[in-house]
Amino acid sequence: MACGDDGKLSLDSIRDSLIRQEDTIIFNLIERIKFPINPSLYKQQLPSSSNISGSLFQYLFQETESLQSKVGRYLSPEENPFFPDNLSDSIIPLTKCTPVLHPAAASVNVNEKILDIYINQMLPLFCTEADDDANFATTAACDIQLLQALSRRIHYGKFVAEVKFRDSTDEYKPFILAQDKDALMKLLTFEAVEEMVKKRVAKKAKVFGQEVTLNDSIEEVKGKIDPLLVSRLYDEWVMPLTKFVEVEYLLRRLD
Ligand SMILES: C=C(O[C@@H]1C=C(C(=O)O)C=C[C@H]1O)C(=O)O
Repeated sequence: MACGDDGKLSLDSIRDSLIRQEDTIIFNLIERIKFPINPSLYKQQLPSSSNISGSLFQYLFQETESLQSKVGRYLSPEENPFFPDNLSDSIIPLTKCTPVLHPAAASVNVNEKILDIYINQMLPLFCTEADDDANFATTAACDIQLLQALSRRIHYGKFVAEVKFRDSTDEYKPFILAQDKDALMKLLTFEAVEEMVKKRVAKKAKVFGQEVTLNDSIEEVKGKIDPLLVSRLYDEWVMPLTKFVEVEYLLRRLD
């Protein structure tokens, strides 16, 4: 949802973007699972002489975000930082255009939850527990790409919620005024759409993860990624967190 896209705001166009983002997430997953979990990356304390606290992963991620913030990454309402206290000012000037989202959108950030689920639940599910392979920088680069893609998808819930609110303001307003989270959750949920998402991501995982050879007679071999796990990723984490973001945004929509 780029600056100035306000006129194109529709549930269909937002859903098209979510569909395209599935490709990014699945390709990034395929890249990450080339490596084992590499637990030392997330635990390793750096030597005290380095003056850096936290894990190697945290250091790499914070420095990446800090550099990207200098070139304007977090001026975009689609982007939400994992380490908001560590950003540098942008050297790119802010473009003046009418914001699509309500200003309270800036206070909705679930990246802490995403990072916790990613390290403690997703990596053990998708990656092998083989010994560390010491490819720490490359592994972390894959993690960062994947986490940023997951975060963008989940925080897209703000745009989904905005368009649903604009389309059915009379239905949403009383529940927002009553701060009724359960009623909002029920109203914004489309189970049939969720079923399609789960089936589609499993199919994409099968297609994107297949081995491409020039020999047509070769039997089908095991793909690079388990389609059922990708469907589970969406069912257990991606869609529930997207809806959590939608509810949190709507609760603030009339502030
Ligand atoms: C994102 C939407 O809101 C909800 C969340 C969905 C998702 O995360 O894919 C799908 C359907 C809805 O239950 C939507 O309506 O498209």
